[in-house]
Amino acid sequence: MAAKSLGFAVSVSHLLGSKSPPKLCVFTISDVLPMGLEEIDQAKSFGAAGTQVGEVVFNTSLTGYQEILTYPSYAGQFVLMTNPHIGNTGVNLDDEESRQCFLAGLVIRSLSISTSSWRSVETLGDYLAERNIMGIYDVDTRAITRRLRRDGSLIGVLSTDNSVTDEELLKMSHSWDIVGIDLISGVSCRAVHEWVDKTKQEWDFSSRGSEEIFHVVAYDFGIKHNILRRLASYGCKITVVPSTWPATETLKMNPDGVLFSNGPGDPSAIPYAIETVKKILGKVPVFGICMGHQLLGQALGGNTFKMKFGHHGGNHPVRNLRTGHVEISAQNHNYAVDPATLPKGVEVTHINLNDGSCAGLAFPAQRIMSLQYHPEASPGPHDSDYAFREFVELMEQQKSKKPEPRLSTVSDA
Ligand SMILES: NC(=O)CC[C@H](N)C(=O)O
Repeated sequence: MAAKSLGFAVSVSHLLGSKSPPKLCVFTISDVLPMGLEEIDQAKSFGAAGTQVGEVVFNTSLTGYQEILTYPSYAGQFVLMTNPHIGNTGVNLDDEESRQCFLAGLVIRSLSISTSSWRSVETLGDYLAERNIMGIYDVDTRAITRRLRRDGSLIGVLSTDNSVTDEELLKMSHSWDIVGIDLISGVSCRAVHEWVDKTKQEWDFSSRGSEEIFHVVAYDFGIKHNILRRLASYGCKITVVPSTWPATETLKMNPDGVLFSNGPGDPSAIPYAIETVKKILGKVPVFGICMGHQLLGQALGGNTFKMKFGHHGGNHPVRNLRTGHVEISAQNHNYAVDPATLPKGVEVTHINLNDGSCAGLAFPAQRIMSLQYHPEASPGPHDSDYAFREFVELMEQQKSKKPEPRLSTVSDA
């Protein structure tokens, strides 16, 4: 079959703060006929100027754009918000999920002309410009979403640079891919550190009190701060380690449990992390979230695969197969674990009700649990927050089995 390509060429009519308007934005996908040119012809740039390439994903969250912008798993991706009205609550000091924005850019329909929130300290446009993140607005996001749903994930190029030609942008899009690339090394912390912040009291519905009872080593593949806060609120002393931290060093710390975090990109592109997970499995209770869940699936001998357009949003229904309850979950992933490839004894605990895909796993014999979605970010009064309590229970069970440390006696001398 002949290779096909599509370009969305867009004249950008205004770039805020720039005298000469930039010429071009291009979205390309590896498929069929040009469409939608006139629909995004009037797109305007905000935030930073420049040229960026990345995978385009649509996010169906109604709000939470600041958490999305600082969610490291979006590295290498343009996030297109399906909610048409973005920017209306500005940006505040509390909703950051990591130290910076890692995404390729933001694509929206309508940029709010005013900000209305008592927490807001600046506008979305200023925030993005300071962090060197590009955005476009007045885009027909609905048309692009329909296209993504029909044809599957696409690569986009966005540019405010007049000197770059359409052909160059198109070439750029064809020479870039998210598959097989280690994006985690770009977002993980560089050094081991302790995490102490808990969820603020006014937001907390179900913490365990202030005592630190468990020591958890958290692998940072692009971890969100609210995962760490929830663990701390459940009584965990947390040591955050970089993605390449050796399993032997982790086991030497004698933790009560290990968390494998969320993170960007293709789980098969980081074999070193899969090896680390393999060495830790079965030795201490473990909890995987998103990328962590996918790495666990692979370490257990299963396969992951790339979905057509993934799940990105704060409103994904998941059924907890153990209780029968439906949870409304926050998700962001393009890859999924294929449960048919997992060994006997591994239980699928949750399924995504939109497409039946695996949303949670457990291997009780080895005290392993994992979720494809974010328990710390479920909408409503902590719908999925019980997952942290279950992890703590796994650690409690293990701890009660651990022999008490032997007190030294005279005969040891
Ligand atoms: N949220 C995440 O950790 C994302 C997991 C993985 N990078 C994916 O896209 O499937």
